[in-house]
Amino acid sequence: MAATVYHSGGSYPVVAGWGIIDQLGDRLEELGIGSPVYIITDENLMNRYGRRAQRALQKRGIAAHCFIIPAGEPSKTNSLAQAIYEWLVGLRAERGHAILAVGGGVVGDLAGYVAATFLRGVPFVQVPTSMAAMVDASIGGKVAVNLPQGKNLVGAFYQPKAVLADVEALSTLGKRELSEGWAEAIKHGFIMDANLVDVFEEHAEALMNVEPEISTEIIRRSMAIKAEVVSQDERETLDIRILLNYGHTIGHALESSTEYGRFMHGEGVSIGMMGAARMACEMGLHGQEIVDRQYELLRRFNLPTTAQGVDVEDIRRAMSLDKKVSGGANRWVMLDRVGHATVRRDVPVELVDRTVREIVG
Ligand SMILES: NC(=O)c1ccc[n+]([C@@H]2O[C@H](COP(=O)([O-])OP(=O)(O)OC[C@H]3O[C@@H](n4cnc5c(N)ncnc54)[C@H](O)[C@@H]3O)[C@@H](O)[C@H]2O)c1
Ligand SMILES: O=C(O)C(=O)C[C@@H](O)[C@H](O)[C@H](O)COP(=O)(O)O
Ligand SMILES: [Zn+2]
Repeated sequence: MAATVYHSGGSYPVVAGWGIIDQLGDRLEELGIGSPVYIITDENLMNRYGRRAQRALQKRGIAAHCFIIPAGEPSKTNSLAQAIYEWLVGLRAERGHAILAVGGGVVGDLAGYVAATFLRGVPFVQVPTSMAAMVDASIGGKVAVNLPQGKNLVGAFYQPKAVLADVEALSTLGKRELSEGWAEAIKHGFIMDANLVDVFEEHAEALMNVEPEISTEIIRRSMAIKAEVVSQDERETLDIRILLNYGHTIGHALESSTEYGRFMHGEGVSIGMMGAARMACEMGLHGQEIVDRQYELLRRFNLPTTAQGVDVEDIRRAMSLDKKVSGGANRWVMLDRVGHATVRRDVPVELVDRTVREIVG
């Protein structure tokens, strides 16, 4: 087991290992989850992992129905949630039946949102298949859909019964998807664990090739960081969980201002981390060497650090709708050293404007 999340309603295991999808029948039995279950997956993953999950469950007498969504961020909508509700009603789904999210963060956020709201809440289990979902999205119970105006603007805190990550699934993940997933784990290093940044620098190539031993170790470390933060501040009320939003103010704004079609989530976060680091440096929170170090590492993982051509007004508008806005002002997560972050409410608007202009070229 990589970690345990403790929350207001209990606790759950976060597991990362090889071949877990084929063991799902046993794992659900251990969790006391019976037949039937409802698998939500996407079109890229149904044949690879959805069916394997279904077979593993059937071996233990658990019937599994599957709903397949189109792959990608544009699927995180209320209208797709509605389609899933109607499918569940058609199957006479009950409060005791579980939903299984088999996929990346999009599947996890959407399926979790449906689980949180259908019949006012049914059990759900996260079976993350992408790097972003394993190291971050599947853990912590932030479930949501997007609005055209902004990312994750409608959602809930709703914890899964377990996170069961099959690291073997990463062997089929594309290079771009891998990089943007590692961006979230690199973020965990910069905000909370300086040694993790060292490890990323030392083993960048091995991690980009998903070499099993080192990758599994880093995934588990990243999972443990996320689980610890969520356990301390489940609902982001204590200035602790908010630190996980490093890079997300600009990142989310870039995603929504480009209709969720140009940047993958981790790419937006990468650009946003660079924006936040440059502003922190100008404000004297840290030196230029941290900006440069973060830049070098993100580039080694083929991550973008600028967003040429995006409309500044669109970004500004999207940032004004960020969930961290309080009393009309944004709260920014910034580093004060490698491995440590802080929340700032005093970032000058002119500095934000100038930085955004530099980012879009
Ligand atoms: N709830 C949270 O705490 C949290 C944290 C981080 C990210 N997120 C959300 O997660 C989403 C990003 O997640 P993502 O990057 O996984 O996106 P995604 O779910 O769109 O997956 C990216 C692509 O990879 C494919 N894929 C996934 N696993 C695969 C595999 N094993 N083999 C081959 N292809 C595979 C998917 O089909 C998709 O095309 C965003 O919506 C983001 O906001 C949420
Ligand atoms: O779990 C969290 O808390 C995070 O902020 C993790 C982020 O990586 C993730 O993208 C999350 O979905 C963003 O949350 P939001 O509250 O900004 O929508
Ligand atoms: Zn994120």
